[in-house]
Amino acid sequence: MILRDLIPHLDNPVVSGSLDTPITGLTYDSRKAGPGIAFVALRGRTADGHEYIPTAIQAGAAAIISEQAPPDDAKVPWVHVKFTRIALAQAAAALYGFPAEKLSIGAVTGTNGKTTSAFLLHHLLNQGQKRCGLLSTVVYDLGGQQVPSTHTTPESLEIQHLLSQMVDNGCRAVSMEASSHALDQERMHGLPIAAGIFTNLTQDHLDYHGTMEAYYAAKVRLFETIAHQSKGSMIINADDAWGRKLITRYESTGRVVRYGYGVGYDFRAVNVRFDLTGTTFELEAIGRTFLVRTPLIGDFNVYNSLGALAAAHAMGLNLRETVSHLKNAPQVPGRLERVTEATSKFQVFVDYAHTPDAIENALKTVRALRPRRIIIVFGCGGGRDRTKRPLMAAAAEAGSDICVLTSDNPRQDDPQVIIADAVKGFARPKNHVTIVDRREAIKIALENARAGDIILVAGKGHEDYQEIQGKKYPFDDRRVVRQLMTQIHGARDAERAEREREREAERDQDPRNRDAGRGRPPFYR
Ligand SMILES: CC(=O)N[C@H]1[C@@H](OP(=O)(O)OP(=O)(O)OC[C@H]2O[C@@H](n3ccc(=O)[nH]c3=O)[C@H](O)[C@@H]2O)O[C@H](CO)[C@@H](O)[C@@H]1O[C@H](C)C(=O)N[C@@H](C)C(=O)N[C@H](CCC(=O)O)C(=O)O
Ligand SMILES: Nc1ncnc2c1ncn2[C@@H]1O[C@H](COP(=O)(O)OP(=O)(O)OP(=O)(O)O)[C@@H](O)[C@H]1O
Ligand SMILES: N[C@H](CCC[C@H](N)C(=O)O)C(=O)O
Ligand SMILES: [Mg+2]
Repeated sequence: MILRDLIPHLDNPVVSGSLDTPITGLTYDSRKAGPGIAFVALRGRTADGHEYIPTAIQAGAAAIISEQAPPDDAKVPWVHVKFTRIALAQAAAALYGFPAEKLSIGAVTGTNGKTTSAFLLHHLLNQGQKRCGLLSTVVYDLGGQQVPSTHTTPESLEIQHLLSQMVDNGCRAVSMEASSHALDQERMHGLPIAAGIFTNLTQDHLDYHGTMEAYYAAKVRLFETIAHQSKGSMIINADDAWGRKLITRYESTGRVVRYGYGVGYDFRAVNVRFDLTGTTFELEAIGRTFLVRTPLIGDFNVYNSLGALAAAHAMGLNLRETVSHLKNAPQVPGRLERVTEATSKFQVFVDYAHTPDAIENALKTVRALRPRRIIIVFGCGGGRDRTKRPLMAAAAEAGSDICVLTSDNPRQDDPQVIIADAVKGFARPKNHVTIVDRREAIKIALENARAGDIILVAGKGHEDYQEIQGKKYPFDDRRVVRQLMTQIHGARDAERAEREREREAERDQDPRNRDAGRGRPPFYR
């Protein structure tokens, strides 16, 4: 491709230099600039790409796309535009041959449930004979070929490249998460959206957006895109207060599909029942009732299922068949993933809850399984929204019997400071255990679990690392739980250990032993 081929796709470009310059690629990182590559200068939070233009030129960049006019002595072709993030998306689409035009796109936004809903939609579309790609926090699926995920929603340049690989692999659809960061940074600019799902909005990412209103405004952009298209459905959780606001804003388009539990919604769940093995409910939609069965458990997964079903229907699939495909839905890695056997004396779940609302919901779900006690192991991320920390602790305390507060990804923050922030949210801090080392925290929970208990290890879900001071150490909650279970109980001795704990519990009930545990947190008794 030559520069001339890119120009018509950009908004009001002012070009200087030769239009016949060959362009083989694009980059927004000067460190990746080189011959044939056009460097796009982005204004970031910590740096301004414009300051790296000289470095890019020195590295041999073929052209510059910038929000600044070229200097008089510019040595390379220069494209001056108003917004380089939009120009990057437009140029990348052109470079990769407009792959989005060959795909039907389902996009999920909201604070919680994006990954789960996107996985479900991906599964339903694949089963419904539309080979489907997936862009998610957990993995990118290019149509059978899986690659590691770098972002929930990558930069536009990467999106367009990934979509083009999906097209090459025969995909006709894609299910993707739309993070608020991505929407705010125009990473999805120009993508035609067949169905947009809004799951919910609760506190997160205030470090980035500042206020809930600004956070909401970022989410709205997905639906504004759909409103400006000639078609496309807006699948909105009508039980969520922010969702209702969104519905009011767009109901005049006639393209809103409301989902949830409320009477009269377009996709409504009734008679919900679930146990350790899955959930059953009746779906009322398109004037009919369908019996839905899914291996996913919990109220919030009913919402995720409703959103995915409504989107799949909006994207042209037969609803009856689609409903039947939900019963083979995959386990979403690290989302209420049961690590223990169904027959185990106590259950351990690993979950990605890392917001106050997600913790509350995950705990409600496991509470409904009627455990004897719930022990939650959780921490709060460093370098992110600090105000959510005490709220996470409050939600953990309210929904569990014992909290083991530990580290999540401390990143650059001091783990003790993170824990101190969180502890402020506990009403009864003395009832809980705080321990910086996450492995030790999980160990304490496992050592103290008794028959009938549920342990919820929250926050890191599918993550296979722990980030401390800029370094990622291997750490996978699911592996750690399995290793420790074997270590503590021994695979075959697990049963005997259980019985011993039972006897201990009985001994503790004995009034003669009442004082034995005095002065220690109730957890250790
Ligand atoms: C907060 C945020 O979203 N940051 C994103 C943003 O970075 P930034 O604005 O800080 O960029 P910067 O470091 O200031 O640099 C500005 C520009 O200068 C360039 N540069 C910089 C240095 C240099 O030597 N040469 C050079 O050219 C950079 O490549 C960049 O283009 O723009 C970058 C380029 O597009 C992104 O990679 C980066 O994502 C960072 C890695 C990140 O961690 N983002 C997270 C918070 C994120 O996006 N998360 C959401 C999920 C959230 C959720 O819903 O849970 C996601 O979609 O993954
Ligand atoms: N619909 C929902 N409503 C509320 N909580 C949910 C919902 N779905 C999942 N959760 C909870 O939130 C956690 C994260 O779920 P999921 O990964 O699907 O969300 P996400 O929006 O993709 O999160 P992230 O933005 O961090 O990638 C789950 O582990 C679960 O505890
Ligand atoms: N996408 C989320 C992931 C958080 C996961 C949690 N384990 C943490 O590190 O806080 C974020 O960037 O806020
Ligand atoms: Mg996600």
